[in-house]
Amino acid sequence: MHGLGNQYIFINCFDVKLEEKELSLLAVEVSDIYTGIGSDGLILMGPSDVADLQMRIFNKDGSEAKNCGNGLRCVAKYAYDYNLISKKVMTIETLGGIVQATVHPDDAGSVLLVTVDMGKPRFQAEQIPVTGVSQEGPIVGEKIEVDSENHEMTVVSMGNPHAIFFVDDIEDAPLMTLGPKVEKHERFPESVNVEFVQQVSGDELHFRVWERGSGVTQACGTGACAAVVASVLNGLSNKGEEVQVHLAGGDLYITWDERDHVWMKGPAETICEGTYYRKNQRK
Ligand SMILES: N[C@H](CCC[C@H](N)C(=O)O)C(=O)O
Repeated sequence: MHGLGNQYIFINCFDVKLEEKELSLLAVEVSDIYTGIGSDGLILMGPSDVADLQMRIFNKDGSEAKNCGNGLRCVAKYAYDYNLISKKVMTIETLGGIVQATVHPDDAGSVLLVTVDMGKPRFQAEQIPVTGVSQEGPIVGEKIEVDSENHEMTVVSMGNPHAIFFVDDIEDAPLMTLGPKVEKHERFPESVNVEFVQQVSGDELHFRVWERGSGVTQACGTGACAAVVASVLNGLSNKGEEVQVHLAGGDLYITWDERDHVWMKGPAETICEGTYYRKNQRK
């Protein structure tokens, strides 16, 4: 399944029991475009004691993340389409907290659009985590030195960490140079997702992402949420107003509301389904 081209392999763990110690390697295997299936990572759906279901997400490098916006929309669609959940509104447990997703079936009963209440952004340095921060509260305009050059970033967590850089022209964003260097920068003890934003107007922005653990992807749902929060913190967008975010793979509609909740609205699609043979099981 994918959300705006941010593609994951999904396993329904209501039916399948996987070995915990195998999960990271399995994510690397299935994500490999040459010897596996090819994806940005692996997502597991399973039972939860505190929500309607649980989502776990592993990047293509095998690292486990605490949240995934595009993944959440796909999980909600899968759960409704395959009758894991009979409701249109469902709660999903992630390592980054519990969110609420709403599927919007079309007249034919197909779910192509999903809205997710992603909860509140987090701003404290220890919640990101990020070190060496001089300011209290939301981290805005924070300088970070990379290869003896200073860059200004806004840092936001949506359960997973995001470093956002505003640029004049998204086409010139240093995605492949600054992206990997900030991802693994020593000030981010758990690494970080790196986003570049060109503000078009108060309710529109362009967005590109170098994802922690997966590199350049077509879209990043939590990143788009973090980018709109960063835009409001920098006085470029308004709280309570919907912002159209143009990602490489398409558009998401994000609102940071007056109750401090971030809402994400966007598509989710099933590409195919089938059986995966582990390398050591192949004939
Ligand atoms: N790379 C992210 C996880 C996937 C997030 C992204 N694909 C989304 O849609 O939010 C991290 O390590 O925090």
